Amino acid sequence: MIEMTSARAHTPAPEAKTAFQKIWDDHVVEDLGDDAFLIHIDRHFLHEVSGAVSLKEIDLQGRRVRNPELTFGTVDHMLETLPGRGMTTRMPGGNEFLREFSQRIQPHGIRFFDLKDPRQGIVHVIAPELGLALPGTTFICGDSHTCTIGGIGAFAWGVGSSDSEHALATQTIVTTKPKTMRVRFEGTLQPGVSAKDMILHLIGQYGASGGAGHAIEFAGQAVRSMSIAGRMTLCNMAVEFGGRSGLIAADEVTFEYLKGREFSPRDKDWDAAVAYWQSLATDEGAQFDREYVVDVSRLTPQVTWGTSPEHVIGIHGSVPPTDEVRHPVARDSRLRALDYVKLVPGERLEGLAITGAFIGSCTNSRLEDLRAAAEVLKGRKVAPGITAICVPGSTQVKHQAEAEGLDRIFIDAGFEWRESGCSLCMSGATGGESFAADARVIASTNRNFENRQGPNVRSHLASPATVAASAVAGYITAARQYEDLA
Ligand SMILES: CC(C)[C@H](C(=O)O)[C@@H](O)C(=O)O
Ligand code: SF4
Repeated sequence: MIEMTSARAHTPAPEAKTAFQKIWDDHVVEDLGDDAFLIHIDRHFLHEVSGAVSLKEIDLQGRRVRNPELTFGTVDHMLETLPGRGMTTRMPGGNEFLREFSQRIQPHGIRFFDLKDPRQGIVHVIAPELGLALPGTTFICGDSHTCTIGGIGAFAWGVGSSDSEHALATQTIVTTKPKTMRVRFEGTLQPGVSAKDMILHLIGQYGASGGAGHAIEFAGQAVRSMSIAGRMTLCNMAVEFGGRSGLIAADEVTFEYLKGREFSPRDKDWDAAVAYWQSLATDEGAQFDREYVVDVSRLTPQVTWGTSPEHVIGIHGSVPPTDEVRHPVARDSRLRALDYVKLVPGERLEGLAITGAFIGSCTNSRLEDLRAAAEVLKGRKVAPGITAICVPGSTQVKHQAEAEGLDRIFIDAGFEWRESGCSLCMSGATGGESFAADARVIASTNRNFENRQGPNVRSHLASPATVAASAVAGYITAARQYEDLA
């Protein structure tokens, strides 16, 4: 007895690990030294912009794709979203690009969700929807918003084309180990306030590089009680916070979401998978390099005023003064942003006239997002002169929304109801669809950069509910269910 006790006393306590650390440990093929690691990639997605570039390189080098069964492709960025579309784009020279991507992907035996496939959609929307993004996996795509997939409990991040080529050829990439951060969102959200408001607020508080290079875990009561759609929205903007990835440890909500999806494990495999996924939660006492706690119980709907997601305020607030910004470079960038958006410090966002409204993008185009917007739009009309457009994130989302009659609500309110894709989220480099020059737009997207949604277009980021409410009002305003409580 005594010996046993002493033996136990000498056994070191098992190391408390973060969810990220556990996934990382399970995927390191080799520690290459100098903070470089060879990591196995479980899922690799390609889209017609970055995927076309990587595939072309692989073909030119005469290599084959090592694991086509772990590689998937879709068309989302350039593809037109107007009803009745073909495999075409408005982007000059883009049709050739689309054709080439389709031609290159097929001979490699990569599963391709193309225009005619009912599973087509924005890569970050379809991967979880199809059960291809799973907890505990490493997931990459040549797209910065791949971090979205962390909402399902994967370690997911956007890579450059040389990493993507390396992964096509070897199913591994060489990468550094990110530092870790945990953001705990505590408290209960007010009605009309959502995941989008939480992440915009966080970025506003700590800046667009507040999470620079970190693997960020989102946790806390407000995250636990959130749907997978909300979790995806949170993780989607981890990159706008500077993070390498966002991650929410899988729980019952995740399992419920994944069960029965087309590519989810089944039967005995399902039980084994759930047991493994449960073991991946962050252990009590695990250490993070940085940790923030945000109380969301009094959070109001957030809207951006400038040209970075960090330029954000509560909807009842006013554009902040520039003299409080001490660093001259930061002050200059604020001044430039103000000049671009044609606003002055002290000006209130609420009541600011808009000319366009967009609901879509990998941030907020899932069924729950469309439902939240439809709830506001039901029985109402978009204000005269507003170009209002809704682009579901995937063909499946579109069909589900139509089965619920949401399309009628959007159309009756005066919204255009389109086919799925990235569409007006990013007009310049992608599909070429854009708002009219100089438009002032409220959008459920993730980037309010200069010219992102069209030439000289000023974009204000907000939640789908806020976008819908503003489209009806003709000026920036919060959704009514929130106003009723104010
Ligand atoms: C075109 C693509 C590579 C790009 C990205 O990396 O994110 C786009 O999706 C974006 O949102 O800016
Ligand atoms: S919807 Fe927008 S942010 Fe998302 S992948 Fe497409 S272009 Fe990028």
